[in-house]
Amino acid sequence: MENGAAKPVIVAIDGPSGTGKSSTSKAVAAQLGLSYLDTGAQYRAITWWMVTNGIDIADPSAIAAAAAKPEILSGTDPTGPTITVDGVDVSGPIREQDVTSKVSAVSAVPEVRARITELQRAIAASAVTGIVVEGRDIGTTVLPDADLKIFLTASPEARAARRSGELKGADLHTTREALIKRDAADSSRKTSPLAKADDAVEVDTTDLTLQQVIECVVTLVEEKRAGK
Ligand SMILES: Nc1ncnc2c1ncn2[C@@H]1O[C@H](COP(=O)(O)OP(=O)(O)OP(=O)(O)O)[C@@H](O)[C@H]1O
Ligand SMILES: Nc1ccn([C@H]2C[C@H](O)[C@@H](COP(=O)(O)O)O2)c(=O)n1
Repeated sequence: MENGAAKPVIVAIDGPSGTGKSSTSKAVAAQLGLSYLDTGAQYRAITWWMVTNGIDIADPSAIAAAAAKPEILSGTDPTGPTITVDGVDVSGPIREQDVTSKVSAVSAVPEVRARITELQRAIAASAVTGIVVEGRDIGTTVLPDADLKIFLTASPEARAARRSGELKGADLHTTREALIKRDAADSSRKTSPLAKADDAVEVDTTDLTLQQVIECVVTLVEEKRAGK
């Protein structure tokens, strides 16, 4: 850049549920002074709006017809990310089971993906120092020219144990089955399914602590910035 400022760095982090995308992305962004975008929260927010407004989740054409209606705003400070729908803070309700069980169906609708993808690209383009964007299709579809693409994985057992811990001891088997079911739905949809980009670096987090994953990703970003 002309004034010597570093070029904004775009980092895409994808992977199945519970692999550590959000925790890792927030910490990496905070450490490196980058913005942070949780794209799952955006799909959850539009799902919350559909449920709240009585849209039939079993009817993709009804979802498609309403996809442009809610105004979804994401705050990208990694130390305090926010999400609102039509001015309402939905950061709590979008984590509830009712939304979690319906988000795969809503996010499979092409009109929903087109709308949310447009929002995501606009947010990434306006990030002054750069951004860490996490989701399922960031490296493959939303930001195919990202400077660095990471694909996080972990065994279903490790992911279920992490989630059960979060849900204050929820049954491990039920949690594991629910994760596997959501991953299958997200991976098998026609439009931009959960997938690893060909040029993504895969990091298996099964036997790594969160701190080790964060350090690994920070190192990869720094190497990329240094042109290695
Ligand atoms: N490497 C790790 N070791 C142990 N626990 C971890 C690790 N990474 C993340 N966790 C914990 O696992 C839980 C899920 O992590 P996180 O929400 O970051 O995953 P995610 O991939 O973003 O999930 P989702 O896609 O469902 O939102 C959190 O409680 C987090 O603290
Ligand atoms: N880029 C993305 C991000 C998320 N989704 C969908 C599929 C997930 O099951 C759901 C919730 O995501 P989470 O909060 O668990 O990360 O949102 C997607 O389709 N594309």
